[in-house]
Amino acid sequence: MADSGILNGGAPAMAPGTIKSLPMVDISPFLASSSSSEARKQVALAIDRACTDFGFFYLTGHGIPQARLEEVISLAREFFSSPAEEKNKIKRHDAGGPEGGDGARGYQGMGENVTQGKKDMHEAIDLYREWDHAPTQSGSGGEGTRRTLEGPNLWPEEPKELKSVYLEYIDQLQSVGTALVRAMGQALDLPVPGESTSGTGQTEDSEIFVRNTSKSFWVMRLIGYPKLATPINPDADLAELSCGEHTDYGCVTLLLADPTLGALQVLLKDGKTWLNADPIPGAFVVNIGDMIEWWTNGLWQSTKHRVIHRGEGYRVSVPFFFEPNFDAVVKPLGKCVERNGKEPMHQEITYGEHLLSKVFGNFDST
Ligand SMILES: N=C(N)NCCCC[C@H](N)C(=O)O
Ligand SMILES: O=C(O)CCC(=O)C(=O)O
Ligand SMILES: [Fe+2]
Repeated sequence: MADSGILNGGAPAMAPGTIKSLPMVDISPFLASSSSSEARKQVALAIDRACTDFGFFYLTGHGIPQARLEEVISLAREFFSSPAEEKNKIKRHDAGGPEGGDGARGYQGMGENVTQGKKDMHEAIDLYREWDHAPTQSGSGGEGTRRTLEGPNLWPEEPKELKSVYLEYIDQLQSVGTALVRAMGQALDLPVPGESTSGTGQTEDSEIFVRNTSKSFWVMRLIGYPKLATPINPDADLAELSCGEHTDYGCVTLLLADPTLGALQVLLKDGKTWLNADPIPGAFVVNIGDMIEWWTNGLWQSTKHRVIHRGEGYRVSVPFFFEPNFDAVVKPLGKCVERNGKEPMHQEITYGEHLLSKVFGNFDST
């Protein structure tokens, strides 16, 4: 049998010692004000290992009640099950521009999103942080910003509670995101295991990610995935994907997904084995984005992943992308360059420039 290289969920038998699941990180010491510095240090160490070895992990201890998480998924599911006519009322468009049709906020139909030049088999609502200033004054990204990311978010009228529940949920996620990037900053300042020099865990620089996400230009996606057609040769035929192979763009993604198994797959550091990142109730699947890779000079790489939904039912997932500020300047951190001993791998860039270059490539122009 050809080895599809996919672990978990009906995969071929694994050799002893093979990785079967992603690591777990309990973030609660960074959310509670009373926690000890030792408890925080242990969390930071776990994050360093998870980000170095996988770029992906499960996050627990975030304090968001299970009932809220279930509500978020079921409201998204209810929206996707409504008639096309209802969904198209909030079709993505440029609310700030003269003619509609090319904005990134709002609903996108099946196959409208493109990854590596191929249509993805999903539909979605994309929400972004709204600008603090009046639309016409937006200058940050030039004309491109105005046309693509300008205007307010487009919220569905039905289900009625969706908007208020999501706004509250986004607030909660921003607090979790902040705690997480604080822990990540501390992780980078810890002494490297086996080395006795440098690193107190408390330098001002450990707040670098917190400062640069103070006005996080977050993205929330509500995604609906129909079950893909069964391919003739499941090992070779990846012609149609739910979401093609990609890395995320910013800092950290907090993914909430329904219980469907085998859909989200993570590329391990061997560059060829795909590991199923199946949902664990109450935990987020977290992964780091491109800007963390740039800041850390590749110490922590943004890991490739993809979605292939051939399981049962209509899958719903709701990733929250906790990103840098739109104008955040990203360049390799001196201490990371020192630690991995490589030349700075990337030029300085702003997150907004990186985001726009990605978003422009996400929609099929045909
Ligand atoms: N905001 C983020 N990170 N969105 C991730 C979307 C990934 C798929 C997209 N078509 C792509 O090719 O990137
Ligand atoms: O639906 C998922 O499990 C992941 C989606 C994803 O990777 C993305 O939207 O960036
Ligand atoms: Fe992703």
